[in-house]
Amino acid sequence: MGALLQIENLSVSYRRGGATIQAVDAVDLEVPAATMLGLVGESGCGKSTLARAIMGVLPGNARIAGGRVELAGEELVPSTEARRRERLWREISFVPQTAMNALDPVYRLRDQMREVLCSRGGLSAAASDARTAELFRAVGLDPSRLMDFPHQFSGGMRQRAAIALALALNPKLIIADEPVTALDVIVQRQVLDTIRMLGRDLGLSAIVVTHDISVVAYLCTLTAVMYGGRIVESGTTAELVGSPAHPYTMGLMNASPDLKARIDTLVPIEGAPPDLSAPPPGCRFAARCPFVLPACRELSPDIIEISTGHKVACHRAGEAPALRELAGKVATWSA
Ligand SMILES: Nc1ncnc2c1ncn2[C@@H]1O[C@H](COP(=O)(O)OP(=O)(O)OP(=O)(O)O)[C@@H](O)[C@H]1O
Repeated sequence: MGALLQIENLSVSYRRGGATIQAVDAVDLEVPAATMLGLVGESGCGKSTLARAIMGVLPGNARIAGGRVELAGEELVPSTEARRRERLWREISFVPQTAMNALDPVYRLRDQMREVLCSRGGLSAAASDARTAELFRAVGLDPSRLMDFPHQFSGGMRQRAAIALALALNPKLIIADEPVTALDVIVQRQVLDTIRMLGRDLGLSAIVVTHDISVVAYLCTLTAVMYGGRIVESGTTAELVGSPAHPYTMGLMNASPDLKARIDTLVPIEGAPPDLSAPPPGCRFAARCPFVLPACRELSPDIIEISTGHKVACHRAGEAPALRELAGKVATWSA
C-alpha cells in the first residue's frame, strides 16, 4: 500500500523581477497514514513553499515546475482550482503560524466553526455547535467560550481554536506551519502537549513545518530536513536525532537549546542558506559545512539510504559516525 501522501520529484519556482527562484527542487517525500512528519530547516529553505504546493495555495508568481503529489491515491498536484477548493478543510486543512490567519476577527468562534462545519461539512447549525463543543474540549478550550470573538482569547487559546478548526471535518492530512512559533515559551509547551496528545489519540496525519528541530523531536515520528530547496536528510526522528548523518542536521541540533546533546553550549551554523535564484553547483550546504571536500562544491550528492528508511544526501555519508564525533566539538564550527 502506498503512503497517504506521496510527493514525487516536485519542483516549485517563483518569478521575481527578472529572476527565477527555485524554492523547491526535485523533492521526494512520503507521509504514511497516522503519522506526523516534521519538515525542518532554516528560514528560506523552501519549507513553506512545499507546504503551500501541497495545499494548492501558492501565490500567483509561483509555478509548479515539475513533479506530482498524491493524497490517498488522488492527484493533488496538478489539480483544478475547483477541486482544490473542495478539498480544503475536508481533506487537507492547515494550522497557520498566527491563528488570525485562519480566524476572522469579526466573527464569533461559533460562527467560524459553523462556516466550515455547515457550509463545507453539511452539518446543521445545532450539530455544528455540538461538534464545536466536542472539538473545543479536545483542544483544551472551555466550550462556554464558543460565543467569544477571537480577540477575547489569549494567543495560546486562539492557536487552540485554529487547531479545532483544522480538525473539524476529520481531514486526511493537516499541515501546521510553525504552529507554536508565535507563542511564548510556556504556552508553546502547552500547545505542543495538546498537539502531541491529539496526534496520538486521533491518529492524525500531519506535516509540521518548523525551523526548530526540538519541536519535531517532541511531536513527530518522522523527520525531513530541508536545505536550499532540497530534502537533505529524512528518516525516523529517533534515528535522525540519535544519529544524524548530514552535517546540516548535526548543526541544527547544536543550535537547538533543547537538543544540544553533544555540546554543552549553543553553537550556531555560521552564514546563511544559499540564494535560490542562483544556487551553488554541488552540495548547497558546502559553503557552510565544516567537513566540505572539493568534490562537494562541484557535484550534487545523490540521496542514499544508509539504513532502512534513513536517507541522506551527503558525499561523506559513509563517514557519519566520525563526523558526528567532530560535530560535537565547538571548534569544528568556528574554524
Ligand atoms: N511569493 C514569493 N515570491 C518570490 N520568492 C518567494 C516567495 N515566497 C518565498 N520566496 C522565496 O522562496 C525561497 C523559499 O522560501 P520559503 O518561504 O518557502 O522558505 P521557508 O523555509 O518556509 O522560510 P520561512 O520560514 O521564512 O517562510 C526563499 O528564497 C524565498 O525568498
